[in-house]
Amino acid sequence: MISPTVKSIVGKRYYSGSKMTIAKPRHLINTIQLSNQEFGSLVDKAAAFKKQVRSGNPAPLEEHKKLLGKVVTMLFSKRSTRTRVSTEGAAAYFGASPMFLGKDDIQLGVNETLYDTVKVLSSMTACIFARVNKHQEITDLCEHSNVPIINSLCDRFHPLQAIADLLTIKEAFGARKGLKLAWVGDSNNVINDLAIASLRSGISVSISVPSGISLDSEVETVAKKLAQEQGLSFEFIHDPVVAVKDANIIVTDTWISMGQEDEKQKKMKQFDGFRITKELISKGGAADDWKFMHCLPRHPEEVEDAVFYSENSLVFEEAENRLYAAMAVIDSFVVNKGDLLQ
Ligand SMILES: NC(=O)OP(=O)(O)O
Repeated sequence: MISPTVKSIVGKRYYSGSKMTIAKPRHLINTIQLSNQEFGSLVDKAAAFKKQVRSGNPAPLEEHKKLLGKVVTMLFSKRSTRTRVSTEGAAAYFGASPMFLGKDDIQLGVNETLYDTVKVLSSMTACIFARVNKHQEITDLCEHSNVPIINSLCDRFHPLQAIADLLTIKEAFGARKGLKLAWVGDSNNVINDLAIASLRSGISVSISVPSGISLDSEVETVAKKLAQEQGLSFEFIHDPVVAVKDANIIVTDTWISMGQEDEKQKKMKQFDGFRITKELISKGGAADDWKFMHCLPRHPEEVEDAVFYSENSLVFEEAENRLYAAMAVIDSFVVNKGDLLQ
């Protein structure tokens, strides 16, 4: 047994005097906190995992032992298909046991505070993938957790989706320069990270949302700075036809995010003209080789079947790439303890 009076390092935990101190981990909050190089490294790592998994050859046994005997927690206060399944798959790859904690499974929010919950979870598990309502919940978790918090969607960001999306774009267009991404839809968590991730990857961005809707101010500031630094174009406008002009990648998402179901009637009117159709793409004058992306789940009001199920659609590759994004994130933030360039 280690004497509590002896200062000694045990993994990341060390004793100093009578109190045990734990080194603070690095968390994945959004793509703003990453450098261009770090973001690119996550995408490259996701691509390497995909190549390995798709090869059909077993990975070296060492890969499957990296988190053997550990638990990857999923603290989810909202529904999920892709994020849940990809995280469970990625945890299994590294030999960890995934533990899904939905909003009705634990004491959080009924009998127990977020602070007490994260203290307990982070004392027993290797990391916490957290899907929450407010961004503040992510920052609170990060402040009090002794293990990496992986933002698995909050009202402002969705970084795991952005990693999968940039992998999908890279697969479709290779290292081609001069690409333009057009977003036609709501101003939400998905485009916030996708805009930053695209600019970090050398892609110009045009965001089109109905008038009266604004862009997250921090995202707007960072996006403008990134565009200027790299000689890229970035615009936030209210005309979908203009946004689509010369676009190589056309992206949308639901108009009614989880929790906004009561606003459906109002939103349907507000988003008139924002449905992605072949007519809109042709009228706007998208690039000949345009591709369509959507993080899913999809609703028919935001995109017609003729686009969603077309040969130009990358939606199912994009969904599969969530698995490799989760693998890259676990490897970088948990196995390699936040050294993203390793
Ligand atoms: N795209 C996405 O996050 O899907 P889920 O909500 O199903 O996890």
